[in-house]
Amino acid sequence: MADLTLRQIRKAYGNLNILHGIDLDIKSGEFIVFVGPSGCGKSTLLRTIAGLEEITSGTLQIAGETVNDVPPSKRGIAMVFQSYALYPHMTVYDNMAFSMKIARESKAEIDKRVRQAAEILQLTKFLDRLPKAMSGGQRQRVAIGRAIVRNPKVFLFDEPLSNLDAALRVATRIEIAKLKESMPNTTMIYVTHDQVEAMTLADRIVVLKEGVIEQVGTPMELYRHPGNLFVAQFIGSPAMNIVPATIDRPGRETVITHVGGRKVSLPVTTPAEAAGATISFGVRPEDLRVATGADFLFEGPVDYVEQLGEVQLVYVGIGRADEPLVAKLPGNAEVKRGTVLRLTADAGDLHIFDAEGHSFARERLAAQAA
Ligand SMILES: Nc1ncnc2c1ncn2[C@@H]1O[C@H](COP(=O)(O)OP(=O)(O)OP(=O)(O)O)[C@@H](O)[C@H]1O
Repeated sequence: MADLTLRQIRKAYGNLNILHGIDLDIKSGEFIVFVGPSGCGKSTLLRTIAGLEEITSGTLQIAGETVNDVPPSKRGIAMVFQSYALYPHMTVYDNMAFSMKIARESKAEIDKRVRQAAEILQLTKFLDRLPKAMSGGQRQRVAIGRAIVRNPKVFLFDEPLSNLDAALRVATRIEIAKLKESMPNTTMIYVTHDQVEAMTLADRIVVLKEGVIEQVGTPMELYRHPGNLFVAQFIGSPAMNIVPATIDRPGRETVITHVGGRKVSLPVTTPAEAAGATISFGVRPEDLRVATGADFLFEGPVDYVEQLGEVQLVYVGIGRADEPLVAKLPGNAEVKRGTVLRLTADAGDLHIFDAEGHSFARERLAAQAA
């Protein structure tokens, strides 16, 4: 069992500040995913937790003990990297047993733990094989098995699936999800670029940008209630549509006019002083649908259609907006380029953000988190 507590963690390389005071509480047994654009500091934060990078300032506690100066091997942590780095001349069994042999565990104990890990990862029938005779996904499972046998308190993954092709990624992702279920007391922290991995694996996602945490929450909290414009556009694919708008009437039911010229009433509370403010109005492509009645949010000509089979991405030009709006519509909907389309969405699926990019619903979000 291992809670992790990060307090004001800063990391700098010389004058270059990478992490700017990270505060985070991770509960024992949680599966936490770090996401964010390339270079935002995800791997640096993970490596700092592992002890592979020194902390410039701040404190890191694992299971109540401050570990800033504890070497990696003494932190009760195992890490799985993108490159599996198996010993090519050793069998799967020996690769998995290696760290325990070094630690002078008994043969019986080694055998028990290797076989248990192999069972969890469905590697039992490969134990006598050399890595070269295995697929990338199988090799990555061996790398995970090598970490499991060490019985870590905390399991760290740095983009473990990024070297695998699409099909293997899916299969190995499912293996990792099962692994999480079979090790409910092990805290897991996982870095990825992949939205699907983040959404499907995480108990909570930590969104980072330029070394700062933008928001922490369950996948659905971040998807349904992004706290700011950055999170709104980072979580979800294609990204949330954002169009400029003005607040006509603030209050418990806010009325806005967006650049497409339509007035919209939303169940979001805005303060009186927000009257006349320029804001960003957001709606997800998948929340848009073709309007059947006179009530609609957007109207414009279809610019382009990307047919993906099950769904189609329909790009609609709306008034003075710079970018076309994207709507994810069912693949079998009749949509032709050039025709004028009217789109609508449920009021509960609409988002507004102030000039600084903060969600107007953030007070409610903060209250929920408290
Ligand atoms: N040893 C180092 N010396 C100097 N700068 C470094 C060092 N390691 C990382 N950086 C810088 O720190 C920043 C964060 O890097 P990091 O690898 O943590 O980002 P990331 O979010 O994991 O990115 P990616 O998704 O591309 O892997 C980058 O700007 C990187 O260039």
